[in-house]
Amino acid sequence: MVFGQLGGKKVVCLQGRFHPYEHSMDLALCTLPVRVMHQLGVKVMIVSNAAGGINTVLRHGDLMLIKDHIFLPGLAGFSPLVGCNDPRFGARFVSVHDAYDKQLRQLAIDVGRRNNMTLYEGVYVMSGGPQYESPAEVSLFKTVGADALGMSTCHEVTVARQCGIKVLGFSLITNIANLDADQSVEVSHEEVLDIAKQAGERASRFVSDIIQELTI
Ligand SMILES: O=P(O)(O)O[C@H]1O[C@H](CO)[C@@H](O)[C@H]1O
Ligand code: HPA
Repeated sequence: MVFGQLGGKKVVCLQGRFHPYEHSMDLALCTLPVRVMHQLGVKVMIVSNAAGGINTVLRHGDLMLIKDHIFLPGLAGFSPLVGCNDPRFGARFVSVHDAYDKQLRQLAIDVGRRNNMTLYEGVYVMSGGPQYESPAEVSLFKTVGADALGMSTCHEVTVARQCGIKVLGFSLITNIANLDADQSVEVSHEEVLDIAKQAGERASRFVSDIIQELTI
């Protein structure tokens, strides 16, 4: 965790995240930093990820605001909220009808527009990973309404919402997910890192501008 000030606000940044595939799908462990941030008094969490584009309008390097998510491991019982519930972090049963705050999304859209940025809005689906998805799996996700896919974020957002932290999320499209096994191309982590690196500065500026205008 890095503590500091940005745009006149106190911020804490995570220099990385714990992925469920790195920790035997122990989602409670992977979301510990979010609970720590709650205990520190954090009210807004801005989360980002690298993701494969499913919606055909998305291109390498695009930014997609997350409007909603499909938490696939969570639906299968791999939720950070299973087990004993500690009431310091919120209720046993949690509504995620407003996982990604509408007001914060509007603020991001306004900031993007002022900076002439093309900003898409869509649904993020989290798969368990670490294998990238087969074309048939990507087609399944497309059918159920996903626009981009990755292996993170949903468990963190679920815990944040349980704690009452408002969330803004965006995906950086680092690759185009394969939809057709006959025309598929290899997805590589090097490509993901490379595109993420190229977009780093633009994405950081965008986040700083949003933070500057936060009124929460
Ligand atoms: O979601 P983040 O952590 O940005 O990373 C994405 O990129 C990695 C795969 O290349 C996976 O960890 C996937 O989730
Ligand atoms: N699938 C899953 N996770 C990812 C991808 C992808 O295509 N790209 C970046 N993270």
